Formats: sequence, C-alpha cells, structure tokens
Amino acid sequence: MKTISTAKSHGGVQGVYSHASEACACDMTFAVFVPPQAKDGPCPVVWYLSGLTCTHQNVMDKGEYRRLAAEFGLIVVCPDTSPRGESVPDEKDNWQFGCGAGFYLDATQAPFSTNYRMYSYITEELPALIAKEFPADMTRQAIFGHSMGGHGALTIALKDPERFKSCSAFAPITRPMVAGWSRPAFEKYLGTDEAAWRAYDAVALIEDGKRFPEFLVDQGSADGFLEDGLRPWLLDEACKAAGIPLKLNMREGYDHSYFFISTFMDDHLRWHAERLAK
Ligand SMILES: N[C@@H](CCC(=O)N[C@@H](CSC=O)C(=O)NCC(=O)O)C(=O)O
Repeated sequence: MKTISTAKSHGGVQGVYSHASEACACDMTFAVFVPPQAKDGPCPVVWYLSGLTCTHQNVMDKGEYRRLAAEFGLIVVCPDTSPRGESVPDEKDNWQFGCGAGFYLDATQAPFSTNYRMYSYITEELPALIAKEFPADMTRQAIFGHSMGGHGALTIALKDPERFKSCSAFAPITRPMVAGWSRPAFEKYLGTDEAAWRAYDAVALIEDGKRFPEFLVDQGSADGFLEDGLRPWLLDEACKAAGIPLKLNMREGYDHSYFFISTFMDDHLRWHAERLAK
C-alpha cells in the first residue's frame, strides 16, 4: 500500500492511499479517515460507496463526515467506484458505463471481466487490506452509499448480513436491472441472461429471500433521477412484503447532489454509530 496524502482533521487523520489490486487487475485508490480514538484501540469501520462519475474524492471533499466520525470514533473508508487505467476498457463518452460506473458487481463478460470486479474488491480484497493496515475492528462494520453506491450498499448488506451491523443509503438506485441508466451497463457487464442480474438488484434480492434487519434511506423530492432512476417506493414495497423495517425519509426540495448528502450525513452516521455500539 502506498500513502498518497495525509492530513490532520478533527483530531484524526484523513488519508488517501493506493495499492495494486488483484481483484481489479489495476492500481486502485481509496480514502480512509481514522478518528482520534484509534490511539486507544481498534475502531469500527463504516464503508461509504459513491455514485456514478465519482472517485474516492467526491465524498471526501463534499460529504462532511469527519466531524461526527471523529466524535463517534468511526473509521470511514471511501473506495473508488471502478477500476481505472490505460489497460482498463472504458467508454469515454458514457458516464453510466465503464470508469466511474462499476456498479459494485463482478462482470462476467469480456473484455470487462478482467477488471470490473468491484463486488470482490469491496467484499474481500479491500477489507483484508483495511484489517491489515489500519486500527480497524472488523467485527464492527457498517455500510452506506449514494445512488449507484446506495445500490452497492444495499445489495452487499443483503448478501452478507452477518458482516454489517447497519446499512443505509442516500437516494439509492433500488432496481438497477430495470432502471434506464443502469440496465445497459448490466447487459454489458453480465450478459443477456437477466437471471444473473438479480444478484445485484436490491429489490430482486429481497424477492429472492435475502434479508437485512433494517434500512435507513433518505431521498430528495426534487431529485431529477427520482422517477426513472431511483424509485425508492419499489424498495419500500419489497421491504413491506418481506417484513424488513425501512425508514424512508422523503426530503422536501432536496436534489441528488452532495448538498443533499452533506445535509443528512450526520443522521446516517448517528444511525450507524448507535448500531455499531451494541
Ligand atoms: N454527469 C451527470 C451527473 C452525474 C451525477 O449526478 N453523479 C452523482 C451520482 S449519480 C448515481 O450514481 C454524483 O455523485 N456526482 C458527483 C458529485 O460530486 O456530485 C450529468 O451530467 O447529469
């Protein structure tokens, strides 16, 4: 692992690091905030998965998570959203596919299957690195994310409920196998057999019997992607049918941006801190 930068913040350290990823067959960059409490022992880990077009940096610059993470003693890990580099296949003029649009899945279709393995990266390779290099208590983990990253958080938690004490999302893509901005990507990454897509779709996973104790979701009512891309009511219906408590907060007038995310960041960190403390 290589340290790219570190800076003291709220008594802790905000760092940016890179490493050679086996899962993604390229160098990957990620951000980690270590709170001041880490001086006294391992701290719980909160994973934040970002949305389309993002790197590790968007939430680091605009998410406003450090003050409360420092107060609650939370390590916050912010990975990149896809593999990157000269040798990584991409569609440069398409922000909904390729670099910046990994959709937290393991691609099965050539040429994408060599690098686009974000599911394995987030669920196996990066946790192992975090456990080795940081003062992390890996028995206490939580996950949240935004939009494509909200989809990532929900699907990863549903498939591994033992690993996470809590899960939440800002404006998640609830049905990526149906939504217009993700369906073409699913076909290119996973092929035409839609049965394989269900493993990466929160509503389909719940329909297929996967469970998580409870979810928190915040959604802006003025989000331009609400009707076509996000549709939180589909998650609400699936959770109701499955008996999963979902706290869905519709936030009047908020859009899809980090102005919305940063407004409700404290609520989400508090939600995770309370459940990580149990
Ligand atoms: N380029 C697009 C807008 C892309 C966008 O809104 N990306 C969101 C995530 S969308 C779902 O995953 C984002 O987080 N952007 C980064 C940021 O810093 O705001 C367009 O032009 O419409």
